[in-house]
Amino acid sequence: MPGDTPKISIRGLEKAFNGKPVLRGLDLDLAPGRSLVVIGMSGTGKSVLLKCVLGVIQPDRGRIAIDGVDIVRLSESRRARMTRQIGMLFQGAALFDSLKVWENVAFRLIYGERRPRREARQTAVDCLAQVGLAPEVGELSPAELSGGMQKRVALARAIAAEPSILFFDEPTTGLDPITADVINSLISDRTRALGATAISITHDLVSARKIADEIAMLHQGQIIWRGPASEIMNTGNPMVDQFVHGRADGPIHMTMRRA
Ligand SMILES: Nc1ncnc2c1ncn2[C@@H]1O[C@H](COP(=O)(O)OP(=O)(O)OP(=O)(O)O)[C@@H](O)[C@H]1O
Repeated sequence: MPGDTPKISIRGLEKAFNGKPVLRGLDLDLAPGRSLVVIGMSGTGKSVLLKCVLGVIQPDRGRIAIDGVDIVRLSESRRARMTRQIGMLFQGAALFDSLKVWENVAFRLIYGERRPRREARQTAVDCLAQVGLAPEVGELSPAELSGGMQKRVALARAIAAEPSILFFDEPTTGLDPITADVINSLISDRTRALGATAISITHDLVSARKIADEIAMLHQGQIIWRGPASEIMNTGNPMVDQFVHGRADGPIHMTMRRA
């Protein structure tokens, strides 16, 4: 049945850099409209995973299907057409200071979809409103905004093209807990309003439990646990347990590289 096709289906994904394996045969399915948070130690490959799905990193091996279509083996132009349905909120907001706020929000509409500026500007203003920002904010430079407002703008940019998939890379890093909670609520609301399928990366477990239906833990290049967000503090998995309780001692050992 078509309804059973996962929105995103990953099989045997492998990626190494300079001979060092990062993803080692990773499998992951995500049903349409579900929200998954990926947790894991720094440097385990969470961002690499998202970049492989976005098509900006070419995996060494494996299959990444969106709506049942394997994008790894598509031509660049066909892959770009498939990945256009992904909206992304980058780590650190990543706004262009040389552009006004509304131009940042409308960037993909103007330069990717070649929509007329006037129309794109109206969409940007609508998206700013959806994240609680007044039209006047659109005329400012991103440098004039607080960190929380920059994250709102980054969210407005991510949803501007009405994507069916949303990626959030550390959406609340650097924010105070109250502002983080506001951003998390906006992320949940906007994702639901679009009916989008979402994958988020966060080290913030409060955020993870707020925005996720499910949480998956990435360790040594594979998903070692996955389950309902409500169970994350009591999984019974010693590695997840060590991670979520922040214990130095346990089955996960830190490897230090000498300078
Ligand atoms: N373009 C690249 N070239 C070489 N190595 C890379 C590249 N991108 C990522 N890596 C390496 O891959 C590993 C995983 O990186 P990644 O950014 O995915 O980690 P992460 O789990 O997102 O970490 P963090 O939680 O700290 O953001 C790291 O060792 C990183 O140095």
